[in-house]
Amino acid sequence: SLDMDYPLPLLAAESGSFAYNTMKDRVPRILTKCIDTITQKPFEVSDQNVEEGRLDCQSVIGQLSQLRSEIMTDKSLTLLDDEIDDCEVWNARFEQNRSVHQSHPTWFSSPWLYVECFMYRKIQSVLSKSNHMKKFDPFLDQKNLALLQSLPAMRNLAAFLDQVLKIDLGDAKILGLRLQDFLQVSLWGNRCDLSLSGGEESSQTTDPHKNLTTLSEFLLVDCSKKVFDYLYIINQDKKTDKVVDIILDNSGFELFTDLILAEFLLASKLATKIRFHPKRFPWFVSDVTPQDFLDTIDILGKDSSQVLGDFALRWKERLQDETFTLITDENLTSFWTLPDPFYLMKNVSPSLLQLLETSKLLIFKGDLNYRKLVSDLKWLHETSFVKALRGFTSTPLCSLRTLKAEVVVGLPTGVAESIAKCDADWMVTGKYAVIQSNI
Ligand SMILES: O=P(O)(O)OC[C@H]1O[C@](O)(CO)[C@@H](O)[C@@H]1O
Ligand SMILES: [Mn+2]
Repeated sequence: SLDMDYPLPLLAAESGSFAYNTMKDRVPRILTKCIDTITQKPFEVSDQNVEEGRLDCQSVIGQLSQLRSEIMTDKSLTLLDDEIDDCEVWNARFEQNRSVHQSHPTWFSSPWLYVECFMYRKIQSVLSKSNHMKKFDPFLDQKNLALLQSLPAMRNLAAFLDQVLKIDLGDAKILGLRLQDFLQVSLWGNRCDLSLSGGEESSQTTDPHKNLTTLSEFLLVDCSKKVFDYLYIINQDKKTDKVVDIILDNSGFELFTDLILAEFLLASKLATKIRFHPKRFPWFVSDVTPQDFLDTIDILGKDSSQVLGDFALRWKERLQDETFTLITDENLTSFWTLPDPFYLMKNVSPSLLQLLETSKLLIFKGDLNYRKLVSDLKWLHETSFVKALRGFTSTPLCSLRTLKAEVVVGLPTGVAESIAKCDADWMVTGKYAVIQSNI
């Protein structure tokens, strides 16, 4: 097949790789934390019948423990048997994976992207088969804590946007520089994810926009100017709608930076409408669910500071007048929690692709979205970003991503080698970043 022309996928089987460490240590730890959370609140799930609630929890805990041990001992993957509507697609992926491996694919021998997504899908499977925990979010406490810890940084950032919007943005040069600022703030917001930190120090305590100059040293590719030039040109046509889509990643501080970016795009009239794409269920610990999105705005609205309160109020109005739209239709959200790279969207979720193609700009947040943009293959670092997209959409897009997995493309020759010399784990700590685009 044509796949022969492509590099191999990242695999957890390669001992010493980040994928290996993830499946060996990080994923079991995430499951342990999840189990602990459920253990600590066995009576909260059913007010009516305490005993029944306890048994329900026990069964969930038992199944999650079994999942953890199956991963740790590299057992064969199994088919899903739940009622969630993407079950068949997942089982089809199972067969495809098996036909490639010709035997019994296991947690470590299968493509890392696939198994890592499968782990989060398995958690949903277990919850969906429970009596009282179908809608339970095992990561909610972690997400809420991170959000509260980030409030001071959010107040700073909100005040910065507030100031920016008070000055005249009529000058193209200033407008461009500010857009680049907010793209970069949203980018660095991606450093805060709870699946990498295991729940620790994931909040933002400093003033992000003040750090942009310091951080720029770690920004390996920066297409933000190109993105502005493009938006500015299409902005000359005042009549047409300018929809921008943000494919969200993490809740907490990162989501806030996305909201700030969205507000800037609207207030500066570079866009007329923003569509937000959350995950339909809890995913990779900290990813935004529709509930997280709405709760976040509520929590901001209750903050003691005027500035957060004002923005929260404005964002509630935007949700009303639909200048902000939260995409929740399952037909349009289910693709994001499949293991599929985005070039497959045209076959797997044509309705989502159709929606995205009505957009002027797609902003993909974070590491996992990046891995799916480039199919999680071991590309040479010099491979062009557009080539790695494998034909995924003629719609202009950009990826704001801090590096947390051993895949990155579009680097100038020699860059990867020279960083690797002084920073062996440069690809996996979130220290470095890229803003890449097909424009
Ligand atoms: O929230 P993000 O930026 O998608 O990152 C999620 C995490 O998931 C991974 O993609 C796999 O564990 C990491 O590389 C990263 O730490
Ligand atoms: Mn994430």
